Amino acid sequence: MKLKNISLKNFRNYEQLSLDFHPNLNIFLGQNAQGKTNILESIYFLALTRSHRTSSDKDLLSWRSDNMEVSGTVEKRNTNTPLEIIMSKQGRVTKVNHLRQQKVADYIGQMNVIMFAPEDLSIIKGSPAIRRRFIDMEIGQIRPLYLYDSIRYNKILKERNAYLKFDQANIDETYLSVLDDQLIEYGSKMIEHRLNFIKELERISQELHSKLSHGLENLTINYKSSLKFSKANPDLKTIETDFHEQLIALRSKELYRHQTLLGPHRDDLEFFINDINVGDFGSQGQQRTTALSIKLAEIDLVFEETGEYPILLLDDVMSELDNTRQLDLLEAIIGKTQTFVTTTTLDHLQNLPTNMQIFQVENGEIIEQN
Ligand SMILES: Nc1ncnc2c1ncn2[C@@H]1O[C@H](COP(=O)(O)OP(=O)(O)OP(=O)(O)O)[C@@H](O)[C@H]1O
Repeated sequence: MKLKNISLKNFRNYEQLSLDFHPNLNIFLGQNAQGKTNILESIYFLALTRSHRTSSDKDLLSWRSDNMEVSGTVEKRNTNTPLEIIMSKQGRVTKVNHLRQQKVADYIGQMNVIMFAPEDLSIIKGSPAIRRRFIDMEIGQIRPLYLYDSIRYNKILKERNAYLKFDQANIDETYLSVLDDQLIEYGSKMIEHRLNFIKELERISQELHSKLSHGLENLTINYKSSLKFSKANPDLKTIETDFHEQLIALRSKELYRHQTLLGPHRDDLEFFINDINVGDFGSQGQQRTTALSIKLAEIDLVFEETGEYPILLLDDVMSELDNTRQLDLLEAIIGKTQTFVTTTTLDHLQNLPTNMQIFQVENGEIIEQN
């Protein structure tokens, strides 16, 4: 999978920009705060309709404008697909092949990207919400069904939480049980997808982590659910039954707390190295290697699920990877897939292939290409 070109209008500090990309390696070179990351962010946004570093779309709009456009052409199996996202005061429009998509789930999945950024460490060390966002973004881009289920789940969750805010005396048990059924239906499907995804992610990242740690460390990943499963590897039916039983048991507590206390919106991930929790007790190095193993594993996972390698976005990570086996591993991957790199210096990139395009970035413009 390759991104052939991109056009930006009023995206962050780019008023207007059109670039054609190299099929293998593209490097954005420049001083700090010139707009290198903004270009990677626009590619991520074009793929997933969200930023990797902000949950507010408004941050992406140029300060000087109230409408913005990102468009590009992705090439997959010799077919070119134009993608477009237009944001204005009226809202957001997404287009595939110039046709407007009614649902975001119909848009996402056309282009797969994996971003490596300094913020990756927060998947290990940050809050559960960051890990949930990580799982949602990653499963969403390879399994459209997951997106449909999670959008429906979030809608029901919002409705149910609003209903639980009512005075207890005004709660209609029949209506609440209708909301329960929908919450359980979509929530269970989400959990089933997540368990399945985590199992696959663990399988691949375990092998990579072992290589990165010279065989010394065994990485395991646990899906820490707010539900207690009655079976070790629960199927959808078991998840639904467990969800239902435990939701009923929590009824009075939920009415008292006025919120939904069970479901995928309360779940989390845990990472262990040789049975020690990496987030709580791992060294800096172990946390970094774990984050890297997971990200690298995603590349293979996307390939296994879609038959295409994702586009790699490496934001300011080359210097961190320097002089280690990690760089070797990354170099092996860079040969397989189209890669975009930001950097302030070319020093760390001497071993990379010469077959590439360098874009010199200065103050929201590309001042040189070679
Ligand atoms: N919404 C926005 N509108 C206009 N300019 C913005 C907006 N958001 C950020 N900027 C500008 O973009 C620049 C930062 O760009 P970016 O994050 O891409 O930096 P960078 O080149 O990757 O730098 P570093 O090497 O420090 O990571 C800053 O000058 C900032 O003021």
